[in-house]
Amino acid sequence: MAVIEVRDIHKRYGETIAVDGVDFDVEAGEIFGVLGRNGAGKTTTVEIVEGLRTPDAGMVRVLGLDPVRDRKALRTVLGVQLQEGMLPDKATAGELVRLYRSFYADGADPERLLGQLGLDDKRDTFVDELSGGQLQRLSIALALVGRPRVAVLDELTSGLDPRARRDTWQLIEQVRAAGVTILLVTHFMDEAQRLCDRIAVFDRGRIAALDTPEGLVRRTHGGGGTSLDEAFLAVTDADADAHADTDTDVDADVDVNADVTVLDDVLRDAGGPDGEVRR
Ligand SMILES: Nc1ncnc2c1ncn2[C@@H]1O[C@H](COP(=O)(O)OP(=O)(O)OP(=O)(O)O)[C@@H](O)[C@H]1O
Repeated sequence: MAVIEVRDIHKRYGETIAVDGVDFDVEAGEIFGVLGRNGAGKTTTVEIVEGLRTPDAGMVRVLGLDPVRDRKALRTVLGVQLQEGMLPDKATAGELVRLYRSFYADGADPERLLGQLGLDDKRDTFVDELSGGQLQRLSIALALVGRPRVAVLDELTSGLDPRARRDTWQLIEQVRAAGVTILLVTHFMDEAQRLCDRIAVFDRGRIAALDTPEGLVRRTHGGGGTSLDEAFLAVTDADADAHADTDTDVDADVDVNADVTVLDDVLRDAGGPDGEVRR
């Protein structure tokens, strides 16, 4: 059974269609990347998975739990990286990690986790005195301190310096090695390439392509693609062309057949066979 099942979810805000029929499965122990341009529907989708937003239609299960109906049970198995501004200013980093740890029966050692995230010397520092990167690392610590079975990490390494990014990637690899399933929203291609087993590229509320990083690169430029950056641009540009009211010239660099078939690929690849998962 997939750890995360997402079936044909839809969400609109007034006239804005944020999510327009999204389907995917995340398998146990997988790092599943969610990529896409600004406003593509990534955050809405992952917040529906977390139970923070309710879909207008469709179905989500996390370890068989309904994120809205089974919210309490889900909290004990799901770790969520909170966004900036969601933490109390006048609590210290150490207090918060220990507090979150106390919510779980079998959590991680708070001191060790603070050390792994390079926050040992910040344990007595108030939230409003932490730098942006330190706050980011604290939010990762809070997502992981309950030793969750599933973690949703949104903008994992935004604002981190290069050393902290690499340390964080290593930590995430250790977390995955411990069997945790991870849904990772990112704008960074190097991060997606390094960490993700499969990637869903979102565009206009839909999944425009779903494949391994290698598979996405391979399908670019008729098989001659060399980077995930290129693949991302080709997939999202192709989808934009498919939505355009008037005919537009396809970028000469992009394989035309790949463009024409991209939506078919999406339908075929969504929830694709386990064999696609890179190990
Ligand atoms: N609470 C809201 N009320 C109204 N519109 C919203 C709300 N949240 C998101 N939207 C709209 O829904 C669409 C999808 O937004 P969403 O935040 O899911 O995108 P995203 O892919 O996470 O973008 P980004 O990369 O910029 O974070 C956007 O057009 C956005 O303006």
